[in-house]
Amino acid sequence: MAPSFLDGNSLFNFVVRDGNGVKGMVDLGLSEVPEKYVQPPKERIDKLNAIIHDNPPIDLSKLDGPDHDLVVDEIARAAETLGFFQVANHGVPVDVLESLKDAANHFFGQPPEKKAAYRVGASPSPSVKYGTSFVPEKEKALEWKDYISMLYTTDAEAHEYWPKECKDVALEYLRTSMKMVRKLLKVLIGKLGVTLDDSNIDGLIGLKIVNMNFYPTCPNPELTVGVGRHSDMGVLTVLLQDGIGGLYVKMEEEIDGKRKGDWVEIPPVAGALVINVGDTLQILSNGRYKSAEHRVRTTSTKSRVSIPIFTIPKPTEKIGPLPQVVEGDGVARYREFVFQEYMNNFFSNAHDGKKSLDFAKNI
Ligand SMILES: O=C(O)CCC(=O)C(=O)O
Ligand SMILES: [Fe+2]
Repeated sequence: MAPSFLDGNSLFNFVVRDGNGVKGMVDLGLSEVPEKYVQPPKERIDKLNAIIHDNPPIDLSKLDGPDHDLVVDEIARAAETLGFFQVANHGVPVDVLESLKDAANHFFGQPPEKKAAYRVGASPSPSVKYGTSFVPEKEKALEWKDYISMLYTTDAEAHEYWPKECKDVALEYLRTSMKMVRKLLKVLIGKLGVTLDDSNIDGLIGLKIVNMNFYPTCPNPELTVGVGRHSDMGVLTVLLQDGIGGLYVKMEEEIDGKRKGDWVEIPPVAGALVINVGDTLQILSNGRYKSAEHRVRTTSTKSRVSIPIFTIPKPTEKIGPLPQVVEGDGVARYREFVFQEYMNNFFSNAHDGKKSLDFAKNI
């Protein structure tokens, strides 16, 4: 049983307000999850029914060779169907991937007060935020996850304020990943018949956030979620996961014998990165690329880390379906808005599948 002070409000205060996180709670020695973490039956994840999405990673080095067009088609098809794919030869050195996982484990392995120093209100910079779950104040059931979020402004700011346990490797990950993101974006936008110059692309991915997620071991994985059903808000997400597994994506349509609505697992592949389409790219492409709904399970045997980079438009950017695509489609499926409004809406609601996109729908 949870120690008795971990009931109701005192649990919330201990885990959320005081910054002990799920990790701090687990370290007290729990034999079962507190009520606040028990998901309603329809949100629980049936591990035994998982279908594995075992497509091999797309080899990005082939973009520079004779198979260029084939690889472009492969990337576009993945973005149009599942909205998730894995990439190899992506330009992020393998030792950076290993050091990132070590850095995340190191950061979260620290005593709670070291991490709590980055809580909102305590953090030395508004760009660095340590927390737990997604929007705990709004959630009926909390997510079994702690995180540190680092918003990139400049190298100097990152060197000054990002936690020393992770800043050098997180910056190297960001620098090398962004080259790949630009390439992928050129490919995907190009496939829509649109050419964007570098300054247009800069506006679309003007905000970059590196997160480190930590999912502690959980005594009742069948009752909880690491992250609930959601889509990502930005353009493209780059994700490094460790070897534990547990990332699931919902099929938006039937492909390769998998039914619409099935949840497929994106298995860990050593050295590969996961790429997924976010809401903004779905909107820009007028619905052609899919911002897939995804979620993460917990496990009772080992903690898990994942390290996403979210590439997001500048808050002042006007976002809407690209005019050339609308012209071809004959209909605009989304309206135009200033991205800050989308962000405000996204962060003021608990995860609820693809509901975040409703904000942009043309009615
Ligand atoms: O942990 C993962 O594999 C995915 C995390 C995720 O979906 C997110 O941080 O948005
Ligand atoms: Fe996500």
